[in-house]
Amino acid sequence: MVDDRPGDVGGVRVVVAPDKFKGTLSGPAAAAAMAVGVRAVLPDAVVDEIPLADGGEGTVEAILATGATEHRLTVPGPLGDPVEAQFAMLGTTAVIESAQACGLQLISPTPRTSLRASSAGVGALIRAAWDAGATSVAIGLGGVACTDGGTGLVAELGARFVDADGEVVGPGELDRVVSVDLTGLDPRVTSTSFVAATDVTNPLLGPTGAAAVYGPQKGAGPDEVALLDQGLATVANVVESAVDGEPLRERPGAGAAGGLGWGLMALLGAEVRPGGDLVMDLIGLPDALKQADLVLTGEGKLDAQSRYGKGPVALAELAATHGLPTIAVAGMVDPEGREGTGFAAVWSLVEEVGGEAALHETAASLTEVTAGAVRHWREQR
Ligand SMILES: O=C(O)[C@H](O)CO
Repeated sequence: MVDDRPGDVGGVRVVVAPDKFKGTLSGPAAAAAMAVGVRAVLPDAVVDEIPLADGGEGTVEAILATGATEHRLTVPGPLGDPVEAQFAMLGTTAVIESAQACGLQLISPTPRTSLRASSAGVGALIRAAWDAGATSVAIGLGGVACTDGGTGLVAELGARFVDADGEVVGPGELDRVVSVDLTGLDPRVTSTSFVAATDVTNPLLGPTGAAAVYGPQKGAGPDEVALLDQGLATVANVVESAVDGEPLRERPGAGAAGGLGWGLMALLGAEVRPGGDLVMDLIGLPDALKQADLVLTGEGKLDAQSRYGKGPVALAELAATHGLPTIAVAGMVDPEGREGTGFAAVWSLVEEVGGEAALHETAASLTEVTAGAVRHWREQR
């Protein structure tokens, strides 16, 4: 929630923009807890609560916190069973989270599920977004159960991936694909601009690709990893020769969300952006920073992973371009989450109040540590 008062009331304007504290606080709840801490020390400050996300879980929630319209529907889950999913409409832009339709959290991963899981539900969300009037669709990638290169999604929109006998081929057997028929593709694809918000920079194939790096967390053993990688390579060869475009398999982010990054680029013409940057634009952070004096952010854990395109680090980089200091308050902080991340100061709940309170009284702890961080900042000014 952005405070409507002008920034000069009480002298200080603070942007409070945390990501979720996974497992304990949503982004909006974390922002509310931090804002209480800020007001305890700076009672006259104007405080803008703008929860962050990085394109993964919590992205739709962060967009909804800006006043976007929520849409809920049932879509095919990763293994075809129905799952409830939501998307947000911000004007004519729809924001979708792939993990809501085909997330790893929706199943118990096994070698079999690693082969069978499909991104079809993301296609169903795109269709619903069109029906709601979307002309641009932003898709948050990451945390999915499938490694199907987006074939399930595109098939849901009318494409057909077929084998030598003309039979339709699904996930787990993509190495049999010999051609792709795009004649049935929903015509709204061509009038829509797609953006894929990626959580990682991996290419599609090979030892640093979607199957090798993220297959094991989805239940794949070495045999499944090899089969999935082979399937993705086959589809990439077929599609890239059929659509006669530039090979996209090496592009950073092609391997995000089981190759959904590649599928969105190659088949739907999507632009790929780091998730943190895209979400910051959508929630209006660049404008909010123009009037701010201080930025506060946070998330459950700051570590080496926080560096790529992730909310708080991306925010600190953006704030620095406005000459603003960013203070991070995280549940836990690894040394890599401190060094070279661009924060003016980093505070850890576990270090300040202990592990028990950090885990079981996260909101109160976050308020207390935020107040301490702001007091320290005020004394240093
Ligand atoms: O979903 C996945 O495959 C990983 O989060 C990488 O994007």
